[in-house]
Amino acid sequence: MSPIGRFVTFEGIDGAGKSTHIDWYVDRLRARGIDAIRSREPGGTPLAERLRELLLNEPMSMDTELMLMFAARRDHLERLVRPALAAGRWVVCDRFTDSTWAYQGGGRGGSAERIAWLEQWVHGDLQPDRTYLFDLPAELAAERRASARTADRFEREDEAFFRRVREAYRQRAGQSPGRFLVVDGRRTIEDIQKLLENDIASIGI
Ligand SMILES: Nc1ncnc2c1ncn2[C@@H]1O[C@H](COP(=O)(O)OP(=O)(O)O)[C@@H](O)[C@H]1O
Ligand SMILES: Cc1cn([C@H]2C[C@H](O)[C@@H](COP(=O)(O)OP(=O)(O)O)O2)c(=O)[nH]c1=O
Repeated sequence: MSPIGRFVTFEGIDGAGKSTHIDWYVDRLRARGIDAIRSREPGGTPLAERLRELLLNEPMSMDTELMLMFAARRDHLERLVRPALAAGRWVVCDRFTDSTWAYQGGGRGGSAERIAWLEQWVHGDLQPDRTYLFDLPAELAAERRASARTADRFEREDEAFFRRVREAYRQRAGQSPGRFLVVDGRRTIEDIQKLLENDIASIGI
C-alpha cells in the first residue's frame, strides 16, 4: 500500500513569518523520512509562475486578479499537487485558497459568493490537511517587511488593507478549527519551531 500524502499550507499577512519557517519545516519532515516537496501560490508550475509575475507586478482589476489566482491554482493542482499527493508525497505550500479569502475577499472586499463558487469549481473536494496561520498585527508585519525587502503590488497596500486581511484570516481559522493551527507571530523563531515540531506528530506519521 502506498503511503498517504498530506497537504499542508502556510498562511498569513505579508511579513508574518511564513517564509522564515517553511523551509525549516520541510527539512524537519525529510529528517523524519517523509517525502516532502515545497511549493507556493500563486506559482509552483511554469505556467502558474508566469501568472505570478503578472499578479505581483501588473496593475489589474479586482475581478481579473481573482480569476488569475484561481487559474494559476488550477494548473498547480492539476500538474503538481494532486499527482504528488496521489504518489503519497507531502506537499507543503506557501499560501493556498485561504489567501484568496483573506486578500481578494477581506482585503479587496470581493464577493464571498464568487470566491466560494470558484473554490468549489477549482478544487471542490480538496482542502489542506493542516494550515498554519501566522498571525501578527498589521503594524508589526509592516515593520518587519520594511526591513526585509522591496514591496510588490500587494505589499504596497496600506495598513487598513492588511488589518482586513488579518481579520478575514482569523475568521477562516474560526470556521475550521480542526484544520488551522494559529501561530502567534510575536513569539520567538525558536518557540515557533518547537510548536511546529510538536504539531508534525499530530498530523499523522
Ligand atoms: N518570530 C519572529 N520574530 C522576529 N522576527 C521574525 C520572526 N519571524 C520572521 N521574522 C522576520 O520578519 C521578516 C519577515 O518574515 P518572512 O518570513 O519573510 O514573512 P512572510 O514570509 O510571512 O512574508 C524577516 O526579516 C524575518 O527574519
Ligand atoms: C495565493 C494568493 C496570494 N495572494 C498574494 C498575497 C501575497 O502578497 C502575494 C504573494 O505572496 P508571497 O508568496 O507571500 O510573497 P513573498 O515572495 O513576498 O513572500 O500574493 C493573494 O492575494 N491571493 C491568493 O490567493
